[in-house]
Amino acid sequence: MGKEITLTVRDVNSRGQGVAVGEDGKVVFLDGGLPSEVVRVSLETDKKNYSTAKILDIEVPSEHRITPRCPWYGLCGGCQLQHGSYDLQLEIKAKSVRDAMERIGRMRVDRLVCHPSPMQWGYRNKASFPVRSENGGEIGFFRSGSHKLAPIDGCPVLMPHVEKLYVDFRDTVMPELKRNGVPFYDERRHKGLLRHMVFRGNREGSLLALAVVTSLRDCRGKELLERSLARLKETTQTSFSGVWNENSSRGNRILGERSSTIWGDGVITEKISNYDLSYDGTAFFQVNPFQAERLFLRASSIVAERGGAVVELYAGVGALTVILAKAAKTVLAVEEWAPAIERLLENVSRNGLDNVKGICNRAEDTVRTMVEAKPDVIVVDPPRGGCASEVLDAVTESSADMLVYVSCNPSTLARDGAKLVSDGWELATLECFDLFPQTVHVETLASFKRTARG
Ligand SMILES: C[S@@+](CC[C@H](N)C(=O)[O-])C[C@H]1O[C@@H](n2cnc3c(N)ncnc32)[C@H](O)[C@@H]1O
Repeated sequence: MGKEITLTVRDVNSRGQGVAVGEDGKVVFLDGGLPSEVVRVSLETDKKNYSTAKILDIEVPSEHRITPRCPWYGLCGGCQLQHGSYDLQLEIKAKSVRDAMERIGRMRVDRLVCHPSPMQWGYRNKASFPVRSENGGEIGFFRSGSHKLAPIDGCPVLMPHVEKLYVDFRDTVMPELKRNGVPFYDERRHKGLLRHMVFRGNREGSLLALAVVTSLRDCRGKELLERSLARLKETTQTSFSGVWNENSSRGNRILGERSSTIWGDGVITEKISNYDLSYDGTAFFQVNPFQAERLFLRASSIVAERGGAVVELYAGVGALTVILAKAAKTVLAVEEWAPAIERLLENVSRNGLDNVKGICNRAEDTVRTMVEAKPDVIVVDPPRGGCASEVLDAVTESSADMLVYVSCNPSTLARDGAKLVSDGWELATLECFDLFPQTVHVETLASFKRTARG
């Protein structure tokens, strides 16, 4: 046990840890502390620039401290803020975006709102559960910061029918697979067949189960797994697709490139602002459709102020594209994942839109086409790593005078924003949308206007 001291928590960092300052002036990170709380801690590690400590006692709790609803909170790594009220969660998220924009982006942010999610529980349409060979075969979530499984009985942020599918799979399919000797994945030895189950659903109750296996050639294992899964389907009174995905690689990437449908049409269809959007088991789709809809409508209303020709990079299956298509004269959508761009084109025509073109390529390999398209507005919604610098160079080289940036990572938004500002752009609007209640994650919508041409 380390030295015991009393600290006042000043802040919460981007990992959801409380931040305090120790007696030696060094920053101390504490799991579970909320701003203004006075806590008795035991110091655990002492690094050059920071220490970590464990909370022994909360001497003065925050007025925002609440009892976490989920019994597995803290055990599984999924949520980080369940011990804080929802108002405080929104405040923490807005502050984390403002801090990133000011510290990394060197941009001034006066006032920043974080729009609350219409649903704080039961909103999430997707969960990926690792399956491992330990203890004869287990399914669950990874424990916080490790690859050991937390055998959870449910997850209250999941849509209830998606949560039920996990529970049914664990209680009925797992025992049958064990009895039949289906090999579960052993991560250390990179052996075994079934390595992940991904469950997805829509707001109307449709379901999709995607089984990630190391090999699609293991006929016996596949047949046994298919039979057990089919029994699960028989008991489900809803539209339900089953899909294989093959991932033979080592490492943390969940999905491989090859998929095939076991039964059903292999897609989920979600309604976003009156548009029907289909996506397959492997494609990106925002996990909180209730709030994603609001984000997309707001992004599109910013684009509508300018209108004209839009280039949209990182377009996915076109959930934002179809809404942009109403606000713009034309949309050129770029997406690197082939199954996603196929869906995007289908989604566009199913919704009767004829002003959208799609390109299947990496954004950084499409920069010439993007400049030659002579856009008025560019919209980007990149993954956590943000935009490649050549993409930002092309934004500046292009004819666009407005850039709308949807971001799931405040640090890379701030980094990219700083580059844009030094290239002659200014931050015009900034707001946050809480798409991930109970977690530290936040979605940010920023728009930039050109102030000078080089
Ligand atoms: C955050 S998602 C946004 C998708 C879409 N806007 C939506 O909300 O449904 C990012 C998308 O970018 C795609 N992507 C990732 N890296 C890319 C790249 N270098 N070039 C083009 N697309 C990329 C991913 O496949 C994913 O569909």
